[in-house]
Amino acid sequence: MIKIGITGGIGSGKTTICRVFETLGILVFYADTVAKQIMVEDEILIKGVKDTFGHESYFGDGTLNNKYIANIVFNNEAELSKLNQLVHPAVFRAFDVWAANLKTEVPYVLKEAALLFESGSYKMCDKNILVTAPLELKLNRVMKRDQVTADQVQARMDKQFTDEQKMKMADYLIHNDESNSLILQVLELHQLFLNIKH
Ligand SMILES: CC(C)(COP(=O)(O)OP(=O)(O)OC[C@H]1O[C@@H](n2cnc3c(N)ncnc32)[C@H](O)[C@@H]1O)[C@@H](O)C(=O)NCCC(=O)NCCS
Ligand SMILES: Nc1ncnc2c1ncn2[C@@H]1O[C@H](COP(=O)(O)OP(=O)(O)OP(=O)(O)O)[C@@H](O)[C@H]1O
Repeated sequence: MIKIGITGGIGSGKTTICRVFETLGILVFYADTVAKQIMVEDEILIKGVKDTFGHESYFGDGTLNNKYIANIVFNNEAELSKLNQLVHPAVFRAFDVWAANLKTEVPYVLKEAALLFESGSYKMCDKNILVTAPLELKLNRVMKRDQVTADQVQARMDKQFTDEQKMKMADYLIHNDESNSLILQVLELHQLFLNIKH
């Protein structure tokens, strides 16, 4: 089974694109979603987060106080690095377990991760896709989706590799600028992946 990584800067549309792959029957591991899940389920990680960022990291009912943590880490490089070091290894392990336990025979799977290149997890994939979109479009999408300011989105962008850096590491590109057809780009890659020799 071939493992394909898919990434892109905040608001590039990687999740939207993965949903298209899913309509073709392709299984997707959503690393960002799994990260959030692990952060409320893995007792060792929960303790690590509380010890590092304080008990306010969680609400009384055990849910994650995203805004509190985001406010700390996206304004301080060292704090972000601590969070990444706590969360990323646990996500890597979860992907391995997920891939090893797939019940059906599939030609390829996707691993969707915002920080595929930054975290080094692209090395665990056979090929990697980068989703790109113009800066203004990414900003506007996220401001609308998450009801946040341009500065808040920019703070996260600043913590990610630039598209220029990521392009050098990617095998394939999808341009999600709303003028190139997404469906056609996805279908083209899908055919290509089906034909990669196992
Ligand atoms: C900081 C947290 C609590 C903020 O939660 P929030 O609901 O506001 O954001 P969400 O998780 O939906 O992420 C939205 C986008 O922010 C960006 N982002 C998230 N984490 C990071 C990070 N560590 N570095 C840079 N950008 C990030 C990504 O583009 C991501 O797609 C959360 O993002 C988190 O726990 N991050 C650490 C885990 C992580 O690195 N996840 C991403 C890759 S596995
Ligand atoms: N081609 C498109 N046409 C219209 N809207 C789009 C398109 N692509 C993405 N969007 C919208 O832009 C927003 C961001 O897309 P999406 O959540 O897929 O991005 P992402 O790269 O996964 O972002 P993040 O890094 O924040 O998780 C969503 O609200 C989505 O519906």
